[in-house]
Order: sequence, then C-alpha cells, then structure tokens
Amino acid sequence: MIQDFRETLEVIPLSSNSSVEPRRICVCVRKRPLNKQEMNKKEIDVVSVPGQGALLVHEPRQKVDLTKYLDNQAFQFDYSFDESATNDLVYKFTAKPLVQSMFEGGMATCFAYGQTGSGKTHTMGGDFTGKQQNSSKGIYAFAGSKTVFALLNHRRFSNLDLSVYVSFFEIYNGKVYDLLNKKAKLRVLEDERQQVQVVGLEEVCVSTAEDVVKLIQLGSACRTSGQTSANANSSRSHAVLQVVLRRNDRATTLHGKFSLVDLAGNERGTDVSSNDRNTLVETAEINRSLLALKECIRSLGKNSDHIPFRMSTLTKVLRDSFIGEKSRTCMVCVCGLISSQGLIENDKHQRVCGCGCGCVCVSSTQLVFPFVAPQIAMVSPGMASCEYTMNTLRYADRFRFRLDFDF
Ligand SMILES: Nc1ncnc2c1ncn2[C@@H]1O[C@H](COP(=O)(O)OP(=O)(O)OP(=O)(O)O)[C@@H](O)[C@H]1O
Repeated sequence: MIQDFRETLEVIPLSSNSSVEPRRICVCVRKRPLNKQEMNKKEIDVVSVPGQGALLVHEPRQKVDLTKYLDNQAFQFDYSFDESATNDLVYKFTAKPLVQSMFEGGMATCFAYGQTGSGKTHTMGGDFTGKQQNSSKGIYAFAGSKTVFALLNHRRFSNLDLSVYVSFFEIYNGKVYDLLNKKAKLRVLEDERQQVQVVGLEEVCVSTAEDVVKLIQLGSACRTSGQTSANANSSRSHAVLQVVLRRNDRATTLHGKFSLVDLAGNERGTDVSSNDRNTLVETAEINRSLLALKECIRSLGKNSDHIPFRMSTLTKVLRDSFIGEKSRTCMVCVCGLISSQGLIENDKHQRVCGCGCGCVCVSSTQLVFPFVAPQIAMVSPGMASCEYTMNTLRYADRFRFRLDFDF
C-alpha cells in the first residue's frame, strides 16, 4: 500500500543548487536510510519525503470491519531531507547561515534531536564508515572549520581582529566532562554577575580547519556511549561543541559563540537493552535534563521572571543562550507523546506516558534560539520506530505552527 501511495507522489528533492532562504529560525527534519539490521528484519520504511519541506508518515490501520488502510500523516518543515541527503547538504540549509550570526556578535545554537539511533551523531559528528567516524564530514566540522575561517578572513570581519577557540564537553549523568582534557570532571559555577562558568574548561585556540577536525576527533573518541535497542553504540550524554570568537584584546573579550548540541537520544526506560542500575540512572537523567529544558522554555514562553535553568546541568551551561543579551530567545513547548496508552497527567501535572514507563513527556519540547537556531529533528524510517518518529515530528511541527503566530 505504501509503495502504491509513493508512486502517486510528486517528488521535488532538495539539491545543493536549491537556494537557502535566510530565516530567523529554521526547523528541519532528516530521515536516515534503513540500516542492515532493519533490512534483515524486513522492516518497512514508513516515511516518505516528497521535498519542499514536506514529510509523510504512513501508519497502517484497520477499520472495525478489519479492512486495512493507510493513515498518511503529513508534516511541513522549513526543510525535509530524505535518506539520500548528505551531511553537506543538511549543513548548507541549517547551521551554515548561522556561522555569520556569530561573527555579528550573536549566540548561535543548533540542536540535533531525535530518538536513539536516528542519526544525531552521524549528522553532527560525522559520517560513520563501519565503527570509525569521519569527523571532517559532520556539522561540527563544517561549522567550526571551513566556514569560520573563510569568514574570519572576509573583509567585512577581518578588521574585528578575532581569534577562534574551540571547547568540547559532554554532560553525562548531570556532570560535565571535558572531552578535550582527558574527560576531566568540571564544576559548573555561577559568578557574582550570575554568569555560568564551566570552571577549567579547555578552550583551544585554533588557526586552521584541520586543527578543529583534530579536536572533534579527539573529543568524539572519548564520548560516553552505551547500548540501546536501536543503537549498539548509543551516545548516552549530551555533547556540546562550542566555537567561540574572542577579540584579540588583553581580556580576550567574548565576541560571539556557536553551540552545537548533539542531545542524548530521547528514549524510554524500556528502550535500553540492559536494565542494570547504571543504565536506568542514565536514562532517567537524560529524560530529567530534557524535562528541565522543557521547563526553561515553558517559563520563557510565559515571560516568567524565573527561568529554572538551575534544574539541570544542561540548562545551566546553556544559560547564555536563554538569557544572554544578544540571544533573543523564544520557546515553544508542546505535548504530544504518542503511545498506545496515550498521555496521562501525574500528580505534579506533568504529562507522562500512560504505559507506566515513567517517562515524562519531554519528546515534544522545542527549544529555540531565534537568530540562532536551526533545530534538526532526526527520524528513523522503520515501522518499528513509527511511534517515536511521530513524537519527533509532532514536536517539531507544532513548533512551526507556533512560529507562524508568535513572530
Ligand atoms: N543519514 C544516514 N546515512 C547513513 N547511515 C546513517 C545515517 N544516519 C545514521 N546512520 C547510521 O545509523 C547508526 C546510528 O546513528 P547515530 O549513532 O548517529 O544515532 P544517534 O541518533 O546519535 O543515536 P543515540 O542517541 O543512540 O546516540 C550509525 O551506525 C550511523 O552510521
């Protein structure tokens, strides 16, 4: 049925020749190809990307008289990338336009969000060839190397006398580890001006694109991973690569910053293949930090005086992006976790998954840094991931809806 339906679709794929429209905020979705394991299991690809930002999820359903039919759910994004899209192409339409905003003194942020195994690390950190990752082929490297150095020497910015610095850290179980300094455990403190400092974070001054790729390689190699049902080498931490521009004055004054965040997979307790205590604690912590992110966004949306960024280390270290003078920040927070049991409210009025797994509905949260923020939602194409795919898409889709009305 899906095959028949696809044949009726008019497909207009994005190509590297398509023009990039400047946007204050960009929300896009990327579908990865079915992997070997899924093909061996004869998984059905239920996601179609006809192009022009559209994406369809085909859900097989049955009527009461047992007739089968396809429920085709359509979503619209700024850009939608099909399984043939390269990291280069995704970069061109998402993070690339933002590198300039950092030169203009902005705090740019790019998040990769999605279910475990959907391709966040592949997109941000670089293509995998077997177990090896090619760090020069990810959005981290594209943003932190080629484009930055091209703009540094551009006549518009060359008189600013800037230098480029890179730091790379992970947040694992609420603790910050420096990926450029043998995973040294770092403290996150607030100074008297309420500026959050990651004390002792290695910030390496770089002068060539190759330097940046080497640092990404170094950091990626020591990132904490584990095993989930969807990914044998699952990143169990949030990884943050920061490209920082500083003036070459005495105080090396901060000029602009681009934070590229590869969020840990948004999974439920049941998705991890081992249920030893550590794994369960990890999963709970991942969900807790994503919930904190949601709470911060919710408060921002209500223009609340209090933004609970202290709720998690992830939100603490991104405080600049929420509150910084040059980060005009907005948020969209929506709920829409889909499970066969639906959503129920717990005694804290949080929406939680009805299956009892204890997972709070964080998967439909959207954090947006205008000026700033391409949000790349990653989806797996298989039928088994359909529920998660719908989560990720609804979350991103509602965000667009809010954008239309809020700006
Ligand atoms: N666009 C793609 N093309 C080809 N292979 C892909 C693509 N996206 C992901 N993959 C492959 O799928 C596997 C899982 O991808 P990846 O580790 O990036 O997922 P993830 O979303 O970061 O998962 P987790 O949250 O568990 O870390 C990897 O082996 C990767 O090579």
